[in-house]
Amino acid sequence: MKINDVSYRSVWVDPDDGWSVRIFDQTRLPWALDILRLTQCGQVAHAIRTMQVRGAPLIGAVAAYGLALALRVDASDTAMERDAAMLAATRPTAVNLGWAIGRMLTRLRLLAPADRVAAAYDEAGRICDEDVIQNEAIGRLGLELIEELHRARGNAAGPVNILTHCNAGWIATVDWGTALAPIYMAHDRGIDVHVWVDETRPRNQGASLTAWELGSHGVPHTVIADNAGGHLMQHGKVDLVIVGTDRVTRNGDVANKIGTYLKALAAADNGVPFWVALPSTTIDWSISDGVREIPIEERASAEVTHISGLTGAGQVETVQLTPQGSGAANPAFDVTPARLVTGLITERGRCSATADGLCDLFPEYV
Ligand SMILES: CSC[C@H]1O[C@H](OP(=O)(O)O)[C@H](O)[C@@H]1O
Repeated sequence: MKINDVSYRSVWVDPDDGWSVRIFDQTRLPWALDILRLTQCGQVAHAIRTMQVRGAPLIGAVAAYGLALALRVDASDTAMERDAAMLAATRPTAVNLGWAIGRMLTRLRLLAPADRVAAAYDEAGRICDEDVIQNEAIGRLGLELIEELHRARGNAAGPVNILTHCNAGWIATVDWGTALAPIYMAHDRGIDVHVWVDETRPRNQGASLTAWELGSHGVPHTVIADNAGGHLMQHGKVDLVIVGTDRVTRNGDVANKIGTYLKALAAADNGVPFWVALPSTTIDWSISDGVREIPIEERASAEVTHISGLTGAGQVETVQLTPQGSGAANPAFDVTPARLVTGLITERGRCSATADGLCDLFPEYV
C-alpha cells in the first residue's frame, strides 16, 4: 500500500543492512511513522508481544523472519526448535503464527544447519508473497459483494455503509489487508463507500490504525464508539459488516478482536449481512468448537485502565482512566459462532460459514 506515494509492505528485509527485518511500530501510529530495525530474534518476539507489530497474518510472517534471524546466531537443531517454540508462544490466538512457524520448521528440519539461514529467509519471503496474493484475491471477491449491495440499492441516495471492527487492513497483513481490501478496491473503482470504524477498545486499533489507513487512502469514514454499532444498525445506517479474524474453525466459528461477537449479535438482530474476510492460513482445520477450543489471549489490565493519546504539544502520553485500585479484565478476543456469520470471504471464493462451505473451497483439507 502507498504512504505519501511510496509503496510499502508491512514487513521487509534490508539486504544492504545484514538482512535486518523492518516493520512499522504500530504502537506509534497514527501519530508517527516509525520504522523498527530488527536484528535479533528476541526483538521480533518483543515486537509481537507488545503489539508493535500485530495482525494475524502479519505476526506469522514477521515471526518467520524472526526464526531466520535466530538461525544466523545458532542454526543447530536444539537452538532452532527452542527459538521456534519461543516465537510461536508470543501470542496464543492467531493461528497464522503457529502455521507460519510450522511451515518454516517443516522445510528447515530437512536441511543441514549450514543451509538453514538462506532457506529460512527464502521461506519467509514466500509466506509474505503468498499473503499479498491471497489478500488481493480476497479484495476482488469481497468487491463483488460490495458491488452486489451497491446494485441492490438501485438509485438509493448515499454510500454503501460498511462497519468494521478492529484493524484488518494492509498494516495487519503483509499488504492489502483482509476486511479492508474489498473496501479499498471498491473505493478505487469509484463505488461510493463509507466506513463506520469501531474504535475497538481497549487497544483502539480501529481509531488509531483503521482510521489512519482509510484516511491515508482517501476512503470516507467515521470513527464510532464500539457501543454505537447496534444503534446504527437499528436505524438502517449499516448495509454490511466486514471484519477480519485470527482463527476460524473447520465449521466456521470465528475468533476475532473482542467485541466482534457483540457486533454479530446486533447484525443478526437487524438483518445486516455479517461477513468475515480471511486467507486460508487463518483456518484451523484441527478444531470445530470455537468457543471451547480457541485459546483467548488475556492481556494486561493496564490496557483497559490506561489510554494513550497525543498531547497538544505533540507528545504521546498515557493517562489513567480508572480509580486507583480498580481491577480490570482484558480478554483480547472473542468467538462468534458460525450461525451468526453470513459468510466467509477467502482467496478461493466466498462460502457459507460451515464445514461444507469451507470443504467445497478447500477439499484438500477434508
Ligand atoms: C487481518 S488481521 C486479523 C485480526 O488480527 C487483529 O488482532 P490484533 O490486533 O490483536 O493482532 C484483529 O483481531 C484483526 O481482526
